Amino acid sequence: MSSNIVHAPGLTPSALPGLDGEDKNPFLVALGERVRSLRARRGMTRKAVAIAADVSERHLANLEYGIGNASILVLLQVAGALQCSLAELIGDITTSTPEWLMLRELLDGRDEATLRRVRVAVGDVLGMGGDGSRERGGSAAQRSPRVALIGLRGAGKSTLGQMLADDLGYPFVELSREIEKFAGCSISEIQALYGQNAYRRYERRAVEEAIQIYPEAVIATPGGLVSDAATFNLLLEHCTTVWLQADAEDHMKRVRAQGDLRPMAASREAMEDLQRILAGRAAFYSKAEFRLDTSAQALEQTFRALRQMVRAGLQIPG
Ligand SMILES: Nc1ncnc2c1ncn2[C@@H]1O[C@H](COP(=O)(O)OP(=O)(O)OP(=O)(O)O)[C@@H](O)[C@H]1O
Ligand SMILES: O=C(O)C1=C[C@@H](O)[C@@H](O)[C@H](O)C1
Ligand SMILES: [Mg+2]
Repeated sequence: MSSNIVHAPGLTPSALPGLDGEDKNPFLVALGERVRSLRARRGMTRKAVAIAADVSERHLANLEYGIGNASILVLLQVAGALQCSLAELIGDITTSTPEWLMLRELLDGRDEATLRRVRVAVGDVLGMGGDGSRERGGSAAQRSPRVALIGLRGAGKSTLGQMLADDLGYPFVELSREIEKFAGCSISEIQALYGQNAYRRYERRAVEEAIQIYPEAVIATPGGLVSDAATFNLLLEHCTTVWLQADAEDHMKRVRAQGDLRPMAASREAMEDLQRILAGRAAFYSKAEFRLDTSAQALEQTFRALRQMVRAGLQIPG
């Protein structure tokens, strides 16, 4: 702690109960350290911060020494007093070093189009540009003949993907099957036995391998892939992506027809959950270069529309 931090009388660490105890929660201790170091960076006394945050000095001292469990609203007030974001107080990775912080500052408040340009430029700097055809202007000649279908469960990725692969004479890659091969068990077993983080690692590896092995392919991706920004980024950079959209009702109907209710467990709120998932993911799915509404027409017509869209996009006659 910097020497310009003044402890109020009676509020020094030694005067507080339980300060030397080993039973303090490590997260609360780290949070307290961050508060102290932010306060030091601002050169503010504890009293000044307490006044600005409208909390008692004792409350602030407890927070700084990892005692008690301050409410989120108190943390918000303290963040306001320290002129930092709540994320910085909580210890978000993007606030952990000056470079991260400066990057955040530069990007703060930018519109989506600007952020996309920055993301692409960062990918280039880091050597992750890949084909990046879409991002570099998206001319048909530059697009990758590795076509990835994305969308929520029941969108038609497997059905239309296989049809498209047969039509183009490309290999069809069902990423979920590749993941199961790596893991030696089913997707649900991976998730139940090893957890979501392990599943995401397998998913990432499956995308990396598919990109490495197949210069041309139609890839059906797992619906939840967009939840992992790094994996989704990889896909966007190295594939021509198509978002297969459908109405929530169709997603539900199709998935149910296949006898599988994940992630829409049979409950009263199932449709609401599905709509929330769809709404939450739409902003990510919409990063795909092409999109096709599979609810608008029957399967055969939808396939013809997809075929035409992809052939035109890749400049393949037929
Ligand atoms: N217009 C349409 N477009 C696509 N699929 C349709 C259409 N109409 C009906 N279907 C049916 O909807 C189902 C789509 O299921 P499919 O397994 O292909 O979806 P998916 O996106 O691969 O789902 P998951 O994420 O669960 O793997 C198929 O049974 C297909 O026949
Ligand atoms: O939509 C989802 O959340 C998921 C779909 C599956 O393909 C898998 O990605 C996983 O089971 C999660
Ligand atoms: Mg499928």
